[in-house]
This record gives sequence, C-alpha cells and structure tokens, in this order.
Amino acid sequence: MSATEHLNLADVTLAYGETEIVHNVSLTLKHGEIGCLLGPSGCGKSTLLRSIAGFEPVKAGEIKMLGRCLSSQTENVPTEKRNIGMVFQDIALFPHLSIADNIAFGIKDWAKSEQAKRVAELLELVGLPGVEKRYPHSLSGGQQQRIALARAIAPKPDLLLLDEPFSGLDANLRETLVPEIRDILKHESMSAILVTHDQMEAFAMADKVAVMMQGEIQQWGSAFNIYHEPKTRFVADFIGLGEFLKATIIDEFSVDSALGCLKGDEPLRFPAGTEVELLIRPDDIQHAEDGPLRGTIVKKWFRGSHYLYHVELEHGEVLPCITACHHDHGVGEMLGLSVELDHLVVFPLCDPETGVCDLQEAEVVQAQVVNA
Ligand SMILES: Nc1ncnc2c1ncn2[C@@H]1O[C@H](COP(=O)(O)OP(=O)(O)OP(=O)(O)O)[C@@H](O)[C@H]1O
Repeated sequence: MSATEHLNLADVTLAYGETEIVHNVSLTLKHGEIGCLLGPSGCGKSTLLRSIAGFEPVKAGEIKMLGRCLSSQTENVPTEKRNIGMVFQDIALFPHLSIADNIAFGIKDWAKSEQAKRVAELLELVGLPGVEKRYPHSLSGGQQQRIALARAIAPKPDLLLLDEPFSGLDANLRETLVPEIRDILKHESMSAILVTHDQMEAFAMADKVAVMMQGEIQQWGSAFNIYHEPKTRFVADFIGLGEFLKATIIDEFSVDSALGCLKGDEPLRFPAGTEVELLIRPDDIQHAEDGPLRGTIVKKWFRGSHYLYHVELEHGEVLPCITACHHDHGVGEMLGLSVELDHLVVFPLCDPETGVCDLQEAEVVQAQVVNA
C-alpha cells in the first residue's frame, strides 16, 4: 500500500445470483479524496457502493481499506465492522429523536460531554448551530440532509458513502448544498464516495470521477480529464454537451474538418485518410463577430449566465457554442465564430449501419490550432 492509498478496489466483480453486474472494477482513492461513481441508471453504481459498504459480497477481486482486506472471495468483513458512514437519498433521520440525539446516534459510547461537544461542533460545521433540541420534522429537506451528513460523520468513519444524497432536493438547493457538503468533508479530511447520475453534481463534489457503463469503469480521473480528455466515445458523449464533427486525418499530427486544419503536438495513430470524428465542446467554439467561421443559429437554450447555441455551418455541420447571456441572438441569425480548441480528441467513425463504435479507440492529444 502506498502511503496515501486509502481505499483500493482491485478487479472487483459483483453478481446477483448468476448475473454479473459489475465486471473487474479497479480504482484507488487517496486519504481525504472524494470519489464519484457517475453513470446512467442501471450501470451498477449502487451495487458497487453496496459492496464497499459490505452489503454485497464480491464474486472476484478485492476491496481493501487502509491496507486491510474488507472483501474478497474468502473474506467479508461485516458492515458494522468496516467503520464506514453512509448517507442515502432517503434521509431517514429518526423522527422521534431530537437533532442532537440523531447526530449522537453513532457515538453513544462516547462520554456525554464529548458527545455534546461533537454535536455542537458538527452543527456549527453544517451551518445549523443551536438546533440541538428541535426534531427532524421542523427542518427543511436540505437542513435534514445536512443533519444526516453530520450523523454519518460524527463517529469519524474511515470512509463516507453517499448514494444519490441530493436527488430528492430541488435544483436550486442542490446547487448551493453540494459545494457546501464538499467543504464540510474537506474540513474533516473525510475520504468519501458519492454515487450520482448527475455530472454537474459529480464535478462540483468530486476530486476523481469514475464514469461507469454496463458494470465497467470507462474512465477514472479528474473532472477536467474526463471532460477534456475522454478515453472512450461513451465518456465523451455522456459528459458535457459535446458534438462530434466528421474529420479526416491528414498526417500524423493533423486533422481536417469543417473547422479547417487542426494540428496537435503529439502524433495521432490513425493513418492519413482515415475518416474520424472530432469531439467539439461548447467552450471550444467562441462567438466572434469577425471570426473565421460563420454559421446559422438553429437552436438556442437560455442557461442563466449564458446561452448555448447550436450553429449550423455552410455544409450542414452543427457546432455547439456558448456565449455570455448579453449576446442574445435569435434562431436563424448568422453568428461569427472562432475556434479555441486546446485538446484534439479524435474517435474512429461509428459503424454507419450498426452505430457501434469501438469504445477503446479514442485518441486524445493536446492540440494547437494552426488554421481554422
Ligand atoms: N437485489 C438485486 N437483485 C437482482 N438484480 C439487482 C438487484 N439490485 C440491482 N439489480 C440490478 O443490477 C443492475 C445495477 O443496478 P444498480 O442499482 O447498481 O444500478 P445504478 O447504476 O445504481 O442505477 P440507478 O442510478 O438507477 O440507481 C440493474 O440491472 C438492477 O436491475
């Protein structure tokens, strides 16, 4: 175990009966890091989380925390002996207990004075000082979720597992609560794993994100890496608001597309002439009146601080483009565009008949625009 390695999953395979749900998943979380399992419904996120909690035995592989084996084919440490805290979507505070008693539930064996001190400290931390004597029903949903968090971290567990803890809350509340919860966990140096299908939540909360599909981790990396350097087409498609633009490899460094010639500073491994798809993120295309490209707005979405436009170029290619919200243009208007691409992300073309892509075939290099 390396000095900073906290949680380690090695080739974990999980099954319900004969049906394998999670296949050969490996990941490592460092101490104090927040990881996130992100993926579409049914991809196995909760099953994987439940196995870390000790509710599901592993079919193969190993789960280790702080160097100790928690699960393997021959070992299954019971949940209550794992020193893991949990917060679920269903807040499930004890309605008949005061807030103080709820928070102190897992530390009843502490001295009374220590319990009271920890409860007060946590209430301060979650921004609800002084509510010790109140009951759960007198708090809002967001406040209750903060108390559920305080209850889970009161005993200072080695790991906190959060299964869709924000999904029952409205969007505005989520937006403010998620970074607050991250700050609280960081303050406590708490290692944690969050399950969510909401990428904005994952980005706001996690140091590392695992993008899962059909029981496999497609990519485990920082939000930045996953967004800008997706390793598979699924990740590129699932994350962000990307569009795929048809392109042709010119030589080992260059790709030609409706944006012109884009040159990377690392060699591409496709031969010249290969038809590929180039990933374009909305932030890669900027509105610039006298920019080198022009296109017609075909769709537009108001996103509060900005507009997202879909702009159609002369030959029908559609590009996403984000502008500040004072640049309010109508559908049908022409927009000048410039290309601000940092990363050249190229995929082999999907099979036009089956639509199937080779998921492992992404080619990601740092790009430099030389002609657009
Ligand atoms: N107890 C169970 N017995 C049999 N199959 C199950 C059981 N629990 C879950 N599954 C199946 O395992 C697969 C993965 O489920 P899981 O809940 O882990 O997915 P998820 O990614 O967390 O989905 P969601 O985001 O919808 O909660 C699904 O096909 C589900 O139907």
